[in-house]
Amino acid sequence: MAPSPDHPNPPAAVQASTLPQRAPATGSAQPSQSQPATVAVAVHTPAHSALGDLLSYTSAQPLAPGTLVRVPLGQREVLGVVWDGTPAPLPEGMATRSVAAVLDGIAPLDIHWRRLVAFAARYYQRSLGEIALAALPPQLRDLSHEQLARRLRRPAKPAGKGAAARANTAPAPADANPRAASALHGATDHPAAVDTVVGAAASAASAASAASAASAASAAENATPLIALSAEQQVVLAQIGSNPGPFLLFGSTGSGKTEVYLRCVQTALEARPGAQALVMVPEINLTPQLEARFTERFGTARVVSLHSGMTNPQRLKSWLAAHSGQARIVLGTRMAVFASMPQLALIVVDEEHDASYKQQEGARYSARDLAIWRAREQHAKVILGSATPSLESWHASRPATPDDPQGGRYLRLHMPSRIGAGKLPVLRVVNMNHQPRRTVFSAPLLAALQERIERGEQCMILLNRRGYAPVLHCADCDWKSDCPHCSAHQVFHKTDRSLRCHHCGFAQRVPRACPGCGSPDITPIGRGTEQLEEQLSALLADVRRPDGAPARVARIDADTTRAQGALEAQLAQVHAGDIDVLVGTQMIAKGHDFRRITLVAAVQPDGALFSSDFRAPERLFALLMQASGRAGRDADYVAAQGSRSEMWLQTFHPEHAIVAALRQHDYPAFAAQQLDERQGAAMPPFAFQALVRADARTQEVAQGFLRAASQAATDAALPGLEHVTLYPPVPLTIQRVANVERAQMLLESDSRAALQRFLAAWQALLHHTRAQSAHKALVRWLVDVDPLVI
Ligand SMILES: Nc1ncnc2c1ncn2[C@@H]1O[C@H](COP(=O)(O)OP(=O)(O)OP(=O)(O)O)[C@@H](O)[C@H]1O
Ligand SMILES: [Zn+2]
Repeated sequence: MAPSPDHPNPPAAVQASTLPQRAPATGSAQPSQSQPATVAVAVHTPAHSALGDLLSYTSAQPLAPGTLVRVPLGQREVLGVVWDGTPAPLPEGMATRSVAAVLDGIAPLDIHWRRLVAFAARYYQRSLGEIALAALPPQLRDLSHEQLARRLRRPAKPAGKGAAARANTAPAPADANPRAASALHGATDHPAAVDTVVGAAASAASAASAASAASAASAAENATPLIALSAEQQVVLAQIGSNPGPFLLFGSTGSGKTEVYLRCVQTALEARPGAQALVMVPEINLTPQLEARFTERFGTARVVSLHSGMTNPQRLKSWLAAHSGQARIVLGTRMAVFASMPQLALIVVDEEHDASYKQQEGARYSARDLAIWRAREQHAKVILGSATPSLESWHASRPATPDDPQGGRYLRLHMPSRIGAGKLPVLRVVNMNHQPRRTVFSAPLLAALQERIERGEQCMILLNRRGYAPVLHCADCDWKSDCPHCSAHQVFHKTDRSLRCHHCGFAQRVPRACPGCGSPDITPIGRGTEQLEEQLSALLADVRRPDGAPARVARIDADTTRAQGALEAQLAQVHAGDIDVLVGTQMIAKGHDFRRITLVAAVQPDGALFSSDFRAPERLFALLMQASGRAGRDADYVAAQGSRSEMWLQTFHPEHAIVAALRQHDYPAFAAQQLDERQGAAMPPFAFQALVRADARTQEVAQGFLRAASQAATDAALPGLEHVTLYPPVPLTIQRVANVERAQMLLESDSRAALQRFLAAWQALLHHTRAQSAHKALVRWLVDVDPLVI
């Protein structure tokens, strides 16, 4: 079995060649003080430089692996991480330069972090330096060491955003330390370690043990009375307690998975002094509520966030708190999988099926898969949770049988019931073939909405397309609002009268007349959330809430939430009951614990039913299940209302298998059927895939590069090739974006090991091919291992 993110080999076998079995203890195996030591430093060299990314530097003092340093690279000075092992000798005539500064206010990154980075680099076919440097907070990289020292000295400003602001109310040790400036200094200035800053950071262990002494006490005295667990929660917690995992927590929407995570975190923190837990969530918009639950339970001082919505100073602060051990819990998005957490004891991946765990640019890693790997390597427990697991995780958690010893890699845990004996929403299907043409809201759906509003209940309308209409069209000459730079339409946004391309961002004012023929008869075709909001407001204009006020319709999508804090404010309005009908994209469909929504409607889900992507049904099913899961979450409320929660589906294909599975709330049946199909077609998880993407000004150039690289692989009879199928290059579905033509080539194998062997050997040939003059015009190429979108 090949090392894979979700199926690690035993630790000994997974180490990168650059890593020794054990990090040498500082000083011991190093050259004596009198001679400058040579150290290997991981740096991010310009795209795949020929030098490799472990470079030699000299240092006046021996430096432990994991030490952060600043080193000269070309004309610049950059951040680097001292790495294990010896670097390749420099080309003849190049002198070894010396380390410019040692950031010895920050404890070295430990062997676990370095192994994770090395593994991710190898598995996802990226350079070590790129992954290592990308995994660190931007300010560590971008600030000079003087700037950084100043930054560490200055107390961070209170954050603007609610959630982040809460996390920041606990001062990090750095804030209180008057000697912060000494954290960073030129390596030659102060050869010996000094007291530092970043917290007690130099001695993560001491900080951690201090914290843990306080923690056992504070966990007990924490004022929040714990809620009584449901029977299913108790069973699941007992299973997690007595098994090593990894676990797949398959729990219905509203079954109380968050409470299970909270208890597991608590158990993990109490089990070992200084222990830390990493809790990952898909998107920033899910974190405010979850973060509130964690800080309420564990106190703001011990919980930090890590996600791209934070400012760089906030990120640095959270990162340092996790690295030093002061923060015991890190709540974050996919980037958090690389957080330095020396005492990591538990990883939770909430909504593990969510596509946002896969990075879609640069190093295309899966944070979920790396979490499994990391947990195994660092002897931490790992829990993946979802009401609609990915088919990969579902398959990995099938029970082991004598015929199928590969089964049971994950332990599947069930929580089928909603908290408080709440019922999952009843499915109501409107057959749109029987509705008048161009119906947006069918009469029965409108009547249901009205009834709910009049009872004071809330409703949610899901349409996964923002803007007013996906295209403008001229009835006279057939002109369409095509993006001049992409093979896509520009979307009509009525609010600001603009045409905007959702791929390249190109925006224009809406023309008064057709640019093709001058006809004034240009009309929007199809609809987006803006239009739904407008139409629904008009249709419900006369409907009154119980308090006599007119019904209020609001919209949440990427357009309404651009401003800092906008999303929190809008969600707060929904939670407060100020909104009666919420219209939105997938942003509103997942994770939120709405208490008074009793009806959810997907008005136009058909588009995804017949997509060419083999994962489209899985994604649609998950989206609709998750959306329906926002309804009827408070069983007592629904009962008191004498109501019952409903999920409405307006579809032209009421007979579709997805509709039947939704009606039964039967994820296992849906998954079984999908897995059957996948097995028959030898698709993941029964096969392993990688993509090579090439971008150029023309398809010819892009595809030419892929063909040449493929030919080179065949000619060289690369290892693993006999188990790998290389498909011919094809244009991407959206072929041109921002005037760049995109092509890709699919690789498939029934053996992950063979595919990995092949990809590793192929790297050099891809670089070589790229360097040939025939492919000068290529803009870029990249490899995507375990791609999510094909
Ligand atoms: N044992 C319990 N007793 C009472 N209420 C509970 C209990 N456990 C959880 N809850 C409450 O039930 C609601 C639903 O729980 P939670 O948000 O964790 O659901 P979930 O399983 O994560 O659902 P989803 O998959 O939809 O996000 C929350 O309001 C939570 O506070
Ligand atoms: Zn465009």
